[in-house]
Amino acid sequence: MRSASAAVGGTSVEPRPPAATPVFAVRNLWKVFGPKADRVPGGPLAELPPDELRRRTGCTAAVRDVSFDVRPGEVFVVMGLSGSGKSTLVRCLTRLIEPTSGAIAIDGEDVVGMDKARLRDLRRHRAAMVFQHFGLLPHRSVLDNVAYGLEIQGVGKAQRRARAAEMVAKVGLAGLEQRRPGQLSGGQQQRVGLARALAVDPEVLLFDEPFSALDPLIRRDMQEEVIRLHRDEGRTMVFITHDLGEALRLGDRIALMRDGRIVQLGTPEEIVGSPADDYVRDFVRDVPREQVLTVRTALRPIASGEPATGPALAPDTTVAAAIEAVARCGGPARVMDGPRLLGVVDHQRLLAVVAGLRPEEAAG
Ligand SMILES: Nc1ncnc2c1ncn2[C@@H]1O[C@H](COP(=O)(O)OP(=O)(O)OP(=O)(O)O)[C@@H](O)[C@H]1O
Repeated sequence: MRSASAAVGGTSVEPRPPAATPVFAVRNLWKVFGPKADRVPGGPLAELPPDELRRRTGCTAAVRDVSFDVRPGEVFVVMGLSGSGKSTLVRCLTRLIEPTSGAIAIDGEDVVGMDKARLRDLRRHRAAMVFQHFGLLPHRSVLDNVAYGLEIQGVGKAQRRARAAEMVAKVGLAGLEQRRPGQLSGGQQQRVGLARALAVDPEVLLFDEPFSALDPLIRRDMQEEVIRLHRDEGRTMVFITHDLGEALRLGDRIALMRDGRIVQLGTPEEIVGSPADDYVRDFVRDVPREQVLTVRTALRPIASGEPATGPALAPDTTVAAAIEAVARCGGPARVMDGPRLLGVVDHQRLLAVVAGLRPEEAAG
C-alpha cells in the first residue's frame, strides 16, 4: 500500500495530484471528557499537560486540536499507545462520541450539524465501523449476520441474502454461511464482521483495532485480506492500531498520536525516514529501515561523465531490494520513473539509509 509519490528528505520528485474533496476533513477537533468540558478548548486550560489538566479540572482531553484530511481511496492509519486518543478520535468522525469543538466534514458535508436522521444515514450507508469485538448476533447464521446491516436498511430478504452471500465469499468464508458465530474461530468471526461492514457498501470503512485479539498468524492473514480488499476495490479506510508493524504494513499515511495530539502525519516512509521529534524517533527505532524506506531516500544525482548504466529500479523500490540489485551488479543502479532518470543509488547511499544517516552524511 505504499504511496509511490512519497517525498522524503526534501527529494520531492513528482508533482502532487490534483486535490480531490477529502472523504473526511477534520479541523481543530477537541474531545474533552469531564465537567464543563467546553471551557478547555481554545482557553488557557488547553495549554496544560494532561496530568495537570486532570488534577485542576477533573477533565481528560482525549483529542486535542487535531486537524487532518482522509483522502479518497487511501488507508489512513491512526496509531498510538493505549490511551493516546485513537478510538475517541475515530468515534468522533461519525459522532458516536460528540466532539467538544471543531469541524468535521464528510465529502464536504458538515457532520457536526447533522440531525439524527442524517447521522443514521451516515453511519448506515457512508461510514461503516468494524470493531475489535465483532458484535455478532450469536443465534443467527453467518449469512444472516452479514445481511443484518441491509436488514436494518430495509432491503428485501432475497436481495440482502444474495448480497450477503457475495460478501461471505469475498472474505473467504464460502461454505460456512449456515454456521453460528460460536462455531467459528476468532479470525473467521472477524471476517464475518468485515463482510457485514462491506455488505452495506459504505464509502469508508472505519476499523477500530479489529485484529488485536487475534493470534499473530491469523492477524497477518486478516491484514492481507484488508490489503487485498483495498487493492481490489480502492475503498477508503481509516484503521486504528497500536501496532507499528501493522500501521506500516497497511497505511498509505499514518497519524501518530500522543496524549490526544497528532505528533506526526505522514507516509510510512516519512515517519520512519524523517521522524518529527524524539518521541517518534524512539517509536520507530527498531523498524527495519531498509524494508520501509524506498530508493527515493537514497537517491543522488548522476555525476557528470558517469555512465547511465546499471539496473533500472522504480522509485518505490525498497532499499532492501535495491541493495540486492546493487550487490548483484557491483555498481550503482538507476532510479527510473518510466522513461525519466531520477538519479542513481549506490552502495554508500544505501548503507547510509540502513545506518540511519542523513543522505548528506553518506560518503562518496
Ligand atoms: N467516556 C470517557 N470518560 C472519560 N475519559 C475517557 C472516556 N473515554 C476515553 N477516556 C479517556 O480518554 C483518553 C483516550 O482514550 P481512547 O480510548 O480514545 O484511547 P486509545 O488510544 O483508543 O486507547 P486504547 O488503545 O487503549 O483503546 C484516555 O485517557 C481515556 O482514559
